[in-house]
Amino acid sequence: MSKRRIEIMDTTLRDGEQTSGVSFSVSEKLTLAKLLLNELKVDRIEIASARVSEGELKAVQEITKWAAEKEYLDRVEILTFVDGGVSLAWMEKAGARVQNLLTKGSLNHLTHQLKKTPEEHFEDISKAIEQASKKGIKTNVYLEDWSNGMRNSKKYVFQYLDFLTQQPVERILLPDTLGVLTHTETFEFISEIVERYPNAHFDFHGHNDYDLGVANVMEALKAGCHGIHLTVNGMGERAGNAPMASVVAVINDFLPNLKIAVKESSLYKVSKLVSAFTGFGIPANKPIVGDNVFTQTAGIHADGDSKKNLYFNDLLPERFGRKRKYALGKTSGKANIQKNLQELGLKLNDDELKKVTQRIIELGDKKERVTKDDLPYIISDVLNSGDFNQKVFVKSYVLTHAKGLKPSTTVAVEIDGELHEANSHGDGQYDAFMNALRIIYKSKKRDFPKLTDYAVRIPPGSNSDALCETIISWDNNGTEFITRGLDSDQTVSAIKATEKMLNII
Ligand SMILES: CC(=O)SCCNC(=O)CCNC(=O)[C@H](O)C(C)(C)COP(=O)(O)OP(=O)(O)OC[C@H]1O[C@@H](n2cnc3c(N)ncnc32)[C@H](O)[C@@H]1OP(=O)(O)O
Repeated sequence: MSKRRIEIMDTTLRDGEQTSGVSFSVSEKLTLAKLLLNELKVDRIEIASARVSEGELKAVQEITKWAAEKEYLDRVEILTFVDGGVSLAWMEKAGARVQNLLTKGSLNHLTHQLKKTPEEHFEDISKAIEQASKKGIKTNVYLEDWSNGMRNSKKYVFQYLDFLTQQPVERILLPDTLGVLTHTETFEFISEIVERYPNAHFDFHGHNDYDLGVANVMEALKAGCHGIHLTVNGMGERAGNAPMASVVAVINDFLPNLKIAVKESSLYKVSKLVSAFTGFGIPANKPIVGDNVFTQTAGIHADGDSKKNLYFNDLLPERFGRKRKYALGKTSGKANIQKNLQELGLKLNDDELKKVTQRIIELGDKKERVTKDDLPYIISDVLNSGDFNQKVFVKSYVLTHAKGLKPSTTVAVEIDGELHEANSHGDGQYDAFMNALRIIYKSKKRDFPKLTDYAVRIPPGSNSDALCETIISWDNNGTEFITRGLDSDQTVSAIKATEKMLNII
């Protein structure tokens, strides 16, 4: 059976820009327009509302200039108003050739906003279409508030559609302007319309106020609509529009009789760029494009993936130019660690793996986020912790820092099985800790090395804020050496480095 081709119209640059606080610059609009048509391969883009601003006019001029060279002008659309030709004059100046005329799809909006009768409105629309066509501009028509119109003034909607389907319009655009439809209603309303006007082209435009944007688009397609309007990352006014990435995956995986031109592998890239341009972060759990959606966190899941990809579904990350990850944290088992080690080309024996797993679980318990890039540092720290042959243990300490008082500490250290305790002050907490240690070592008439350098850093390559590394240089009667400590807490990492030093001297 041949598949039905669905048109995808991206309205990130028009409806998406109606996200509160979002405004694209001219060059951002041009970059995205090129990416959407050339790389993501959507069929059409709606790039602006007419009349908006000088900046918007400039952006549209840049896009239409480029689109004309590529012969894409019929794929670039402008939302226009029924305003006696003002929008059309703006469009002409902008070099655009397709208008999406905003008309009233509910009697409520028509009566209370435009304050016109249906007959007057149809007359104005007919003129707007005729004027456009004289200028070589093609017309699609939005029935604003159509979904409420179907609920509350169905007679008007069909009176209007009877008129509109006789007009020279390319497409009729059915918006759920306020995102109020349920999926069942969407199916019923679109089915009724498509059956009644089999020769017209209908687009569905879904909003996400009840988080039903994707479900409603799916039902509109099942009911036979010919095109859908989407935005990257679901940008748009209020709760936004139906999101591009999710809808594309739903069509490809659940609607086998339909086909679209959009390239799945470009979805992530476009999503990231839109997020960067708008400063509108992508929630980590947003399907397809969120940071976490291809990350297995539970040890059991990582184990199942190693056995027969038991925890995979059809949403394979590679489809979208992404990779599966295995999180490191308190719910990790050794399987998660193994997966990360494989990626880093590292191998550990069973005992080492157990120690590293334990350390990661401890960090997770402290609510720290550990990444793959932290692993080499954790491994080096755990495996070189000197717990074999360890003679000196920092058993406990209290560090205080209070405004107006010198930092102070009490330290208990076990040296060769004997416990020693000391109190001291210092310029900082670590300085106080070191002074207390010096007191203990002096009382035992033991040498205590000179600290010659002290550096703290986030381990290079580590993208998380889970770990901090302290590197301390020591001079023990002319013998110089370095020790390192790793912990999520800066002072604790310095104390760990110091404990290593105490076991070396
Ligand atoms: C589906 C959607 O999301 S619709 C979104 C459409 N896009 C936008 O509104 C963004 C761009 N809009 C704008 O820049 C401005 O609103 C403009 C330039 C269009 C108009 O600006 P203003 O003249 O200042 O009017 P304002 O913003 O208050 O809009 C209200 C006017 O639009 C009229 N209006 C509402 N719908 C339409 C329509 N489909 N066609 C023509 N006029 C309309 C209202 O009746 C009202 O007119 P009135 O002042 O004579 O009562």
